[in-house]
Amino acid sequence: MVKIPAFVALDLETTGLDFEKDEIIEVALVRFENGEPKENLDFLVKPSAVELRPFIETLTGISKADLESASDFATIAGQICSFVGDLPIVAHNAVFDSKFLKQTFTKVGISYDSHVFWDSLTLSRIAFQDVPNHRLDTLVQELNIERSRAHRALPDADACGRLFVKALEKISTMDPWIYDALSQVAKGSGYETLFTSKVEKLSPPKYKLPTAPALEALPKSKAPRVSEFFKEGGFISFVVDDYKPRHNQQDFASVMERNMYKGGLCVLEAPTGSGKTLSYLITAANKAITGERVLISTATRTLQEQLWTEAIPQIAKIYNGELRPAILKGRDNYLCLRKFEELLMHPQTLLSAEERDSFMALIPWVLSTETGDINECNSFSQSRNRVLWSKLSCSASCCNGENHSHHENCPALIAKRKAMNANMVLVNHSLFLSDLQLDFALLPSYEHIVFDEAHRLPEISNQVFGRSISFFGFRNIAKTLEPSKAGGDGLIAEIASRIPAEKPELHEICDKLSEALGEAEKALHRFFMKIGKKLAKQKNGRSGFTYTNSILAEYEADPATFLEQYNNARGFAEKLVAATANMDGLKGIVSDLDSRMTEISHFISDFEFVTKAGRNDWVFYMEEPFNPHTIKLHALPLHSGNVWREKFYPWIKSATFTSATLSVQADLTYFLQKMGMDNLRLGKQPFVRVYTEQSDVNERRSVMVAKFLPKPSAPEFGDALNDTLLKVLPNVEENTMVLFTSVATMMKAQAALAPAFAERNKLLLCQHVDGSLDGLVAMFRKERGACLLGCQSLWEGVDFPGDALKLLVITKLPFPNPSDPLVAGLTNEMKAANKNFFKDYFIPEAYIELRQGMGRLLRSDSDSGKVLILDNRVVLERYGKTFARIWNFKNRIAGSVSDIERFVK
Ligand SMILES: Nc1ncnc2c1ncn2[C@@H]1O[C@H](COP(=O)(O)OP(=O)(O)OP(=O)(O)O)[C@@H](O)[C@H]1O
Repeated sequence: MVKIPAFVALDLETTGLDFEKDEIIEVALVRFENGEPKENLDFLVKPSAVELRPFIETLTGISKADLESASDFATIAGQICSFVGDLPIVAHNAVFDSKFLKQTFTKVGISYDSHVFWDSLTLSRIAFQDVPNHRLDTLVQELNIERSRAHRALPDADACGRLFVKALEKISTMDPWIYDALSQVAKGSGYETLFTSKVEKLSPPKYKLPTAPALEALPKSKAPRVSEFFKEGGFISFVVDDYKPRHNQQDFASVMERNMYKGGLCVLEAPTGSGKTLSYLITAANKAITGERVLISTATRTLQEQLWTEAIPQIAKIYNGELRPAILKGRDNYLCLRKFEELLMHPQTLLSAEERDSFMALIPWVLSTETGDINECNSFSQSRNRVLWSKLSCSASCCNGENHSHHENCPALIAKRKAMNANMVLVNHSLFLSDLQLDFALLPSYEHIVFDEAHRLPEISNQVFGRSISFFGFRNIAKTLEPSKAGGDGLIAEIASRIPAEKPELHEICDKLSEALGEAEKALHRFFMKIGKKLAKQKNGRSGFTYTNSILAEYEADPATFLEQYNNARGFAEKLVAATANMDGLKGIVSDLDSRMTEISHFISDFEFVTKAGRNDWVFYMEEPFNPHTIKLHALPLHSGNVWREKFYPWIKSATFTSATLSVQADLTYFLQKMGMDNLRLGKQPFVRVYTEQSDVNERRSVMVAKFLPKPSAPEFGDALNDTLLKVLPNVEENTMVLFTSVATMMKAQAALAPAFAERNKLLLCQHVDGSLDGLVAMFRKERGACLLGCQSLWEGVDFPGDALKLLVITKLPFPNPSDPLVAGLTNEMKAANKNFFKDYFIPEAYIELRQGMGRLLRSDSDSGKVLILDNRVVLERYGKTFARIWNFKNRIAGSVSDIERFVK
């Protein structure tokens, strides 16, 4: 058993999250020796102004009166110092506690900056790779750690210490290579004294990854017609329990089968739970085994995973091995083994201190993964570690070389070869669209494609075809080459350190490259600052600001200097790559430099396009999220359907588009327009069909519309909404989800509701506040009587079957936001063409989105639930009828809060 060093576990309660403004109100310390808690110290701390938000008061149980009588930090600082002594401090998410503590010590004139902090979060990510998330609350439950009361400092500090011990014990039982690798990465960091392997030279990891399969011909077989599958006692009944033929499901499959045989486009709307996944998978599989490759594309990677692990294995059993499915994600989802080893061997130059913490969590995963797909690693968040992951992921230029040492077990190559040997390949819309944009360079060739959740295609097309630039877009690439002005680390420094001293001319090129990149970065910074400063004066709090090509000149923002400096840098990089590519010990790392320069050249191409703003059919806009440094310039096509029309429809043999929400009142025209499928020439027009619900959903879903609230456009709506939510929601005993159309409104509701939920000890979860979306969804599904507040992504794509969701609250009709530049661009275009943008654009969009939102409630024939709509325009405005048709006008009206209270009981 590992020897656990002595340490002090710490937890702080504070008045808020901002270490510069907020203050510590409780400090708890527990000294651990030999893995056991030995002694503790717990102080309430009187802040300079005793103002406690009710939420903090309820969460922590600390009252204003408690604090009034407490000592201030200056009085207790000495006791803290002597209790801790030289022992390392352990905290969960230690960055937070260490910043607060160091700042507070500084205020009382004590320097605490060099004290060593260890993070139980970092250790838990290394040790426990299978837990749903790494929040202290979750870990306490998952690992059966005793804790008397959550969100008080002393029990939390104690739990954090016990977690830390458990994590260390677990690490000591893992493959010894992991400990050696952790020691290697920890050298020179605070963890150096924790991971103390004596191994001089770390051996390369022993991967479980297979070698890439050789290419094989696809089987050519013949399948019976789909009617044989879907009939009473047909093949499906062998794999689906309680299979019962459904007329619409059979029709869906037959229509699709005909379309695949004949060739062409086909758009089929079928309700949620009607069995369309089964229909299209069987029809697609029947075609696939004849030797014509079929792609299945889903809206998100999560849905892709769901099909891959559930529906596809289920139907594959019918085909006796002839159906060869494969899953493929974008190349940047896969780990590059060579880059991983490079960073592992040189963490001090190639990784920042924070990156090293996150990198450690990857070490056990790298040994166990059989796919190298980062999405399977629960201990690593790609979105929180964008720059680090860009240093580790496969990219077009890094993995091509056959002489690359890991060529045969490169995860991206394995995934691609498997896809090439498969007759059914599961992709996602983003990957499909990137392939389309790159003229089919990414995916294996295919004859047929099925798009599930096809209603998401217009929006995802815009994201993929759109182009964006920001200072940090450049900086994040450049800093992997040249991280700091002081120099000494980064790829260029690493290359320089491996070039022999007798080649001074190459050292000089390295210096010049660093310098030119630095100059380019400065010029780009000046460019964005010029825009940012002007923009701050003009935009008056608007979230997006459209511009034309003359505006940059007006702002005196000149793109030319940046481009000149970039060209200098590119020249030096090319010289360096040419001179060093074949030198011993440099090959891999020089190809990384090359691939970074390729990424920069993509940035330059976007930069030129976006700053020129030269297309009338695109909208160009600026976004300044926080301050001038973070300004972004975007370009979005107004009609991404044109790309589909030009690049895709003419050559595809068959494409099926399906979803539960494509139509507006059973009419698919709006979807066809957006996808560029209207006005296709005769013979090329899509076959369309809308299937209706077979059972009456209105029998299982009751709807109430509140008439008494102010209209959403009225200034008093926000307060009235929160007031109603506060009166109703804390008393609801079943799971409730509240959908908002703006993050700001949702946050206000969260602040209003939190104390009442905390008081009743009920779970309130809020998107953007309480962790990752996946974590929120998982927690909400498990709990009963909980309330989930969400916007954007929670309107669609999440499943809450049965009791997981019983009451759905729609706060506002989900109309497009008129200040969104794309919406404004389309609106202006329609106005100029004398079209009714409200009727032809706003209403269809809101109608589809509302159906999506309501679709969260009933996920199967046996589901039932209630929908509460707090937007009275549904009953007061003429257009409200369009929306009320969704529930066939079968709604009750609430004239007061008490009507709602009776409804939700
Ligand atoms: N005819 C059937 N008889 C019995 N069960 C079925 C039938 N068709 C599908 N199912 C089952 O019903 C569930 C939902 O089916 P499926 O996922 O195909 O529906 P869907 O329309 O794609 O739903 P969603 O819109 O939620 O994706 C699955 O568990 C499936 O196995």
